[in-house]
Amino acid sequence: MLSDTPAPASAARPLTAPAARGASAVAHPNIALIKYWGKRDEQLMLPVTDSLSMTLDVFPTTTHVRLDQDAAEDRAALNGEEATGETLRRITAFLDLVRARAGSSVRAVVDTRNTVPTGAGLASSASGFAALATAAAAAYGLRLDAAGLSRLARRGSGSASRSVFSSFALWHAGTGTGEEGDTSSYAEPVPAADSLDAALVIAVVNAGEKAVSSREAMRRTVQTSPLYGPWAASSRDDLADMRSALVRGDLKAVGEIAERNALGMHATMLAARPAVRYLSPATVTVLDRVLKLRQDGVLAYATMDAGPNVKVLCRRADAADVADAVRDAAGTVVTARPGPGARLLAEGV
Ligand SMILES: Nc1ncnc2c1ncn2[C@@H]1O[C@H](COP(=O)(O)OP(=O)(O)OP(=O)(O)O)[C@@H](O)[C@H]1O
Ligand SMILES: C[C@@](O)(CCOP(=O)(O)OP(=O)(O)O)CC(=O)O
Repeated sequence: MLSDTPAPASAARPLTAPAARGASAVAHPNIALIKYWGKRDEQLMLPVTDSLSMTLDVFPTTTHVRLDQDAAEDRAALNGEEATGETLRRITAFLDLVRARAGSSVRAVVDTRNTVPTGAGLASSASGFAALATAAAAAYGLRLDAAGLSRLARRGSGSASRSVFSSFALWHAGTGTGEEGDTSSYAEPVPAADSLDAALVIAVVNAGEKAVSSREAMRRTVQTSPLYGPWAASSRDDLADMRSALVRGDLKAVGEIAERNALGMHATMLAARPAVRYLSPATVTVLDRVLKLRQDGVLAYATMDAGPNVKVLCRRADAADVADAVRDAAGTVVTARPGPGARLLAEGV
């Protein structure tokens, strides 16, 4: 089982354990309050900026990895359907990394189930690769502390590095290149005052799969958007302000910083060539409702990822009112609270 506290490194302990026949794990999506948008190394999955998120207590992904000594290729099913194309390629590339570290050539059968809509800007790749990293590491007998698991999950999807941890997590961009970059880029828990008592009201305006993946959109933004550099620079200040607002339990400041950071990220992609636009008319309707809530004295702030869906940060005590205010603009409204980190469910099965 994983805890938020990294296990102490033990020189005497071997790096690998005997491979289990299989393992299953669960992980939850996380929503960034300071966004990750842009890589400085695509192969090692090193980001340009630090990011900070809240892991949710809703929408778990459950993943089972079974080693198959007789198989010539990896196979995977996502939500009961055989994975193909880019999804299978990402899973296989990830398993290749795990195998290389474990010194194994055995293929695997992966069964993964999301309860969050897949590829809709609701962090399915975060819960998906955090669960896969946890299950695959156990199945192949890799012994990893929490930071090591976060580094591994990062290689599947950057945002997955943060879903290893409960509640609020900071993913360090890291420094340098090669091994130094790889080692220095991982997530860890960050403190937040209990008095913050935050909730995220998730307005699902469209659960459909996006046309442009986060990976492609951020690549295009870094390469072509004149606004990218200024946003990345301001994001560094946002992060410092966010950390101190969390510790103070200052929900107003947390919300203001999160909202400006997210709107800035969307501005960078609107200025990309060609532009990437995830926000839809329904998104804007929800943003108007959030503004109205604030005018009425409710602390409510919006953040959006690579999709049209809006997550409204508010106090837990106000969550029901916030949900009521956005319900008619969204198909589904789900209220989330800070949730658990990734964890192993079973080993050897
Ligand atoms: N459970 C899973 N296991 C493995 N891969 C997954 C899983 N869920 C999603 N993915 C992969 O992640 C892709 C979606 O990633 P993408 O980052 O574009 O969207 P998202 O994570 O839903 O949204 P966002 O990045 O904005 O939060 C899917 O098309 C699929 O390839
Ligand atoms: C907008 C975001 O949700 C982008 C997440 O991007 P991904 O982590 O899905 O991208 P890859 O690393 O290429 O897999 C912001 C965030 O979660 O910080």
